[in-house]
Amino acid sequence: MLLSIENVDKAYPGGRPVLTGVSLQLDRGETLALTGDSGSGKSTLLNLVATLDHFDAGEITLDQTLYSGLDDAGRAALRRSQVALVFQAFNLIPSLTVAQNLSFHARLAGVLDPAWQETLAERLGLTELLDRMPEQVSGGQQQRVAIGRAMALKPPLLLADEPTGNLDEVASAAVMDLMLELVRDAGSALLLVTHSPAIAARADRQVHLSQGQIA
Ligand SMILES: Nc1ncnc2c1ncn2[C@@H]1O[C@H](COP(=O)(O)OP(=O)(O)OP(=O)(O)O)[C@@H](O)[C@H]1O
Repeated sequence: MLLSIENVDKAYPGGRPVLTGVSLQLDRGETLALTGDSGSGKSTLLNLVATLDHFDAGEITLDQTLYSGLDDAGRAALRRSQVALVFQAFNLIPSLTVAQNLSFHARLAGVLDPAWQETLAERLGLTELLDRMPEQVSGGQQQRVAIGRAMALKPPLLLADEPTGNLDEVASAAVMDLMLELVRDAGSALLLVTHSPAIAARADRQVHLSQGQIA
């Protein structure tokens, strides 16, 4: 097993519980879609797995690393080497070219693999766009850069929060195809938050969150 979420509770300061007793397991290479109504806690759960926020009770374990035992440096190290993130907002660095954005995280993590980088650019249809700035490419292309940047790390776990939420139907389908293909080829596991039943159906497994609990 790659990821284990055991009985996790989370409330934001001063607020009602957002997650209550959430448990979820993910195998290596498995793709899982997390669905649920707006406000059900999907992004909160993803952020906890990404070590971007703290949980109140329970435990999360990724590849035998217990989150409760990590300090800030440990959390940062985990984000560099174990998980990669793709968000609804593409979050590219506007002052860097497409090529520089693609390699940015892998370079920081010290795992830049030029051959894999080239393969990613080709597979994502970005070869002709490498010298452009993010503002000079379409939304779908920007999200493909963000996916390439994440997959450049060959992460054991890719976390994607509504990755096609800002795209039209055609661009959305193309981006999702590419993401699933790359994830499967790289042997990464995927935890995908989506509102779309059609997109969720493409994952190996679906889990539904309802008012902070697995339904
Ligand atoms: N930083 C925060 N501080 C306080 N409350 C928050 C914070 N982030 C989220 N919440 C609340 O936690 C609940 C769950 O939010 P979350 O974003 O996890 O839901 P979601 O299922 O991802 O929703 P959506 O599909 O609309 O993105 C909501 O009631 C939200 O208002």
